[in-house]
Amino acid sequence: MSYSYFSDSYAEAVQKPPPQMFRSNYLPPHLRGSNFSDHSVRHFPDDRGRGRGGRTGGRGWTTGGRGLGQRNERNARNPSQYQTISDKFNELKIVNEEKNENENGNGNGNGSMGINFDAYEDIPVEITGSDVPKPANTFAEIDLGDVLNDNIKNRCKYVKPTPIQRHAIPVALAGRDLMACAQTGSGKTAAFCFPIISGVLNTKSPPAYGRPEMVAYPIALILSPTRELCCQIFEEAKKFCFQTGVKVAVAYGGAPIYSQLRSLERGVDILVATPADRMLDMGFEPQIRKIVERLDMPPSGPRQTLLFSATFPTEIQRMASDFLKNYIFLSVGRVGSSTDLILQKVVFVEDHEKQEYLRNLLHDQRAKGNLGRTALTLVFVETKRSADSLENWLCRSGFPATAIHGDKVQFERERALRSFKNGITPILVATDVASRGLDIPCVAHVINFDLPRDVDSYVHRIGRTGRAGKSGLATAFFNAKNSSIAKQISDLMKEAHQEAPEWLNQYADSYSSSSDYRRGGSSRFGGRDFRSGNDGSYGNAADYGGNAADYGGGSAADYGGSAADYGGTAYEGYDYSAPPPVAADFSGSYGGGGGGYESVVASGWD
Ligand SMILES: Nc1ncnc2c1ncn2[C@@H]1O[C@H](COP(=O)(O)OP(=O)(O)OP(=O)(O)O)[C@@H](O)[C@H]1O
Repeated sequence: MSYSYFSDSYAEAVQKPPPQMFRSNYLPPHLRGSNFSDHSVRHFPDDRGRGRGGRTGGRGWTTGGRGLGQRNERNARNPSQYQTISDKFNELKIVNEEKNENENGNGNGNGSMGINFDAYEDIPVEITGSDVPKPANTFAEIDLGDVLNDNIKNRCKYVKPTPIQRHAIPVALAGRDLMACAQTGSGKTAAFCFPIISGVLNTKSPPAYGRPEMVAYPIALILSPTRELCCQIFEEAKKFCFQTGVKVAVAYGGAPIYSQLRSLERGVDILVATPADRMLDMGFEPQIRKIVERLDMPPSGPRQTLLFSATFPTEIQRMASDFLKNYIFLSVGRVGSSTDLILQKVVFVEDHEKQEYLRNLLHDQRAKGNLGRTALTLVFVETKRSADSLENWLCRSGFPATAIHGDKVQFERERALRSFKNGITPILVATDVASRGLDIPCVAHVINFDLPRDVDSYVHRIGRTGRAGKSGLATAFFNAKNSSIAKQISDLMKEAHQEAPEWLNQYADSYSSSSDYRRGGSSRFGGRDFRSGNDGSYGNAADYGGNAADYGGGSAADYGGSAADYGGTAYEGYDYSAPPPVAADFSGSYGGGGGGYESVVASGWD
């Protein structure tokens, strides 16, 4: 299945980018040939409040957040606002649903048939580092081996590599370390899996004589931030490895340990693991360091290390560079940008009105919707407690919903995800545990019921829709408490050639002159390779601490209180504080009698 917007209505929703746009000359392919060039702007009903409380009207706005809140509260009550959003949802149309599902090797609708991968073609690519290998335009050009090539073509139905694959695969095959950043849903999993599998095939030799049994010797370790993403990468890797002889195993917490141990005993070339899966309370650096620098891992140099993410804040680049040697930095699009395929809407909703607003929105979406139960809606909230209560409330209001968060046992988490994917409960209420990497084909609408405290999480969350060349819709419920990310959201929207509401810009301006902002210091969002000295940072520093929503906080929150300067929120789902039992089993003997295998640490962690 794939979605696409009717291009006219989409074009109507966009506006000529202002001169300060990052990609002034870039026009996404799906907007070309539309009336975009006329600079025509349709004013949606939700624009009605503009001017009245904004700078032109003055009233309310100059009095600060409270005045704005009162003005926009009126807008939020205006039903036309959610109707506009559900109209947008309704404009999504299903393309080749059956064809895709049948033709795709694994039946999950992810094949390239019907996918508009041209949407990624003209995105600017930046590569820094020495002796960069040439990109490849086709899979045939890349020496991945016959069986893997056959799987790519016939099982995955990938016709041509996406830009991140074109550039990253040759770099990884050349044995270079890599830090790669590309937009959500643009094919990073295959970009690191293909060279890993090819590398394993090229180095694999029969087990050394006398090697003690019951000890796992993975050649490559793929680390991912959450259990669900770990399982997804595992399934993808198995599909890619079909009939190659390469053995893939998975290790993560919360699932029966004996079956995981048995599978390790049967031999493992590539281990996909989530070392632990709880909220990152204390920062992740010490735990990652332990895994990568101790635990018998070969040092950087002999070890090849690949890092992939849709966002790479400067602090993370700086920290991660310790694990890399003479690495190449690759970015497809600006680091941390969101894809143009996602239509972003921001509506002003006070906390106490959010439920009602959501109900109206879902109701309208259902009344008008022509997508049937296969169109899924993902609702992000801030805390585990609010995920449970919103799930209950939605069910009681007649909307089949389920919830996923870190306090559920693994079995419940997987059941919730399954029931969402199958469309049995087409609404999933989630904390950030579901914000990264999950590739669920029919997610048509992501709703940020509670906005995250940092823009990286926002980018990952909305990236659960608009994947693999398909269009999607993302709606954010914004109020004064979210002022610290107003500018970044507005910038992301402009960068994606979309119209940010004027009142959002006013919140951004107001925040940038506030004491919270001044306390915040410098920007943390890396716009490019931090080694260049000028990281091209955009947006503004935020004092995230002062922006917490009224959801319990403390232990009830998925976000730890001591989120450190990185915010922690961007790494929801991580907790490397305890090494996993399974990983400990193999890691103790890693490299002992490994037959000189080059090891590869790839990472889907963001
Ligand atoms: N070359 C290709 N041709 C067609 N489809 C592809 C290709 N590469 C990947 N895909 C599909 O694109 C979808 C998104 O890929 P993937 O999950 O790897 O994205 P991602 O960049 O890792 O996203 P995120 O940042 O959210 O983790 C998947 O359904 C995958 O099967």
